[in-house]
Amino acid sequence: MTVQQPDAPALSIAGLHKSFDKPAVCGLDLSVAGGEFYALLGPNGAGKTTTLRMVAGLLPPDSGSISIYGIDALFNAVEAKRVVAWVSDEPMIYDKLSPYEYLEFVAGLWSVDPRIAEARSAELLELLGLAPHAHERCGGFSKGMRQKVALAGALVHEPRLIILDEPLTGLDAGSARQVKSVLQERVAGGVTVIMTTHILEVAERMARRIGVIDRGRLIAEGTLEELRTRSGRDGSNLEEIFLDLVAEGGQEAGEAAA
Ligand SMILES: Nc1ncnc2c1ncn2[C@@H]1O[C@H](COP(=O)(O)OP(=O)(O)OP(=O)(O)O)[C@@H](O)[C@H]1O
Repeated sequence: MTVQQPDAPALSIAGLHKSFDKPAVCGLDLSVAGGEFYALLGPNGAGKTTTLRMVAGLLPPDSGSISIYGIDALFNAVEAKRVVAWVSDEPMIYDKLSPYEYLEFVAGLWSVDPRIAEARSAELLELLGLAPHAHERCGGFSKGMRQKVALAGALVHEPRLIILDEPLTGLDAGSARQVKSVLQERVAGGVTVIMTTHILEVAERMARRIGVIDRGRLIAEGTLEELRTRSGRDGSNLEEIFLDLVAEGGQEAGEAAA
């Protein structure tokens, strides 16, 4: 059994490759420190979801390494999964269960003490505005409510690294605020959050560091200020910087291919 290394990065990826019919992730290196709020941006098809699915242990890489708090996630997948939560943009929950029953079920899978699980579930359902629906079947829920149930389920075993794929898409303003504040609260408590988003204002406001992926490679990374400096666009917003970076990457790829 590998012992978690307290000083190790929350996530360390080196030389990660994954191809389907064509390359999706091409030699990606990425490091995220413990307690960081990290936003992973990139145009459609850039390789964000593929990368995060490999980190969550749902997809085997072709090559490369993934380490989570010092645990080799490819060789100790079960141990790595204990500290990670994965929240997909297409939540899978059980329609026949209520949110309360679903959280009880997930907590049981992680062997969380039932009394602790009950207290955590009650807190999460309250924070996410689901308390009034705690005993209704999820089958009748809207997409936004289902997303929040999935998030609550992902957090019930108190993971140290939370990975979310487009967590705010489709949420109304109130639900988006609830999700953001649950995530910010976790980060304030030392948990690491990595999320993809196409909502650049969210990345701009919430993330301590931002990584931009294009064509399966990390093309830029840093705080908003660092990205501004790198792009030579003082005072620009993230949208302008992002579009510049991606256009620049596209031009370089075109030149390399010529
Ligand atoms: N299961 C799969 N089979 C075949 N190709 C895939 C599969 N999953 C992803 N791809 C391809 O890999 C590339 C990267 O896809 P990925 O979903 O990782 O991008 P993304 O950055 O998350 O995009 P988006 O912002 O649109 O969600 C795309 O060309 C996509 O078509």
